Amino acid sequence: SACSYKLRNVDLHPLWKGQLDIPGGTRQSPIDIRVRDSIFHPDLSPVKTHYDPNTCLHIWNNGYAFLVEFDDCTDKSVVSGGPLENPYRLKQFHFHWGINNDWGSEHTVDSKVYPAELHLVHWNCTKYQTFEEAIMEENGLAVIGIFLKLGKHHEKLQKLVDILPSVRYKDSLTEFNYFDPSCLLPSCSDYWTYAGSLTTPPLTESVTWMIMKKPVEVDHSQLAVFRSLLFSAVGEEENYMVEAFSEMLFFF
Ligand SMILES: CCCSc1c(F)c(F)c(S(=O)(=O)NC)c(F)c1F
Ligand SMILES: [Zn+2]
Repeated sequence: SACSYKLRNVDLHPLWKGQLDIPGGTRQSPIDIRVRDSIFHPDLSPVKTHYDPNTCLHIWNNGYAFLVEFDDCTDKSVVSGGPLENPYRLKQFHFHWGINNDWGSEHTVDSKVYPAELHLVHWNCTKYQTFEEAIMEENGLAVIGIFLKLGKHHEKLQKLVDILPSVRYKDSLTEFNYFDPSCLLPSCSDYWTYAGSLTTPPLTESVTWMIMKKPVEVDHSQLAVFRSLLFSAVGEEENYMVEAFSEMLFFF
């Protein structure tokens, strides 16, 4: 059965201090999920994803990480159920990883860090007209977070890993069609949910988080390919993307 746990009294992540302070940020992500503080809500239904593999468009190295982007002009790829009042359209997914396997995930579970975390980013197409608008608004985004842990080779992820070398450089983009990201979901549908924010600028408090309790397994070689990408563009001094989004701090 799908158990879903609503978090309360969660520790607030220290706000990013930089040029961009979020005035009075009260629901900043990421957080440490303290399992003993989570409350089981029997009325929360399972999170339901329906993704059409034909909506997958391309992969893009934006100089901070790589994003797999989807056609969000229709409701063909959506998440619904759980804490959500209506369906949210899939816009993109991306990963957060670290310089080595000892760290990388944004969220932690009882202070345990995972080597990477996958974010499936969806926007509230009932309340807002565009993704760009939804990012800035209450209940604008719904993000499914999935922890990656080291273990067996992930067959389905390999299709993505194999094409990453074609987006080695910043601002490179390559077609990536017919991919259904539900193949990256864990077998167990238990999840935690809380009201939070983007974990990268603009850090807006517009995200309903649904973090899957069970991690998925990937092997060393697959994570190593993530770190082989470059923050730098063609012709620039090679700067390995050993840690996703780490360069974005300096951008803001
Ligand atoms: C200006 C946003 C560009 S799209 C984006 C992103 F690139 C990202 F990294 C995160 S995140 O906070 O890191 N993970 C949920 C988001 F939520 C996003 F919407
Ligand atoms: Zn993310």
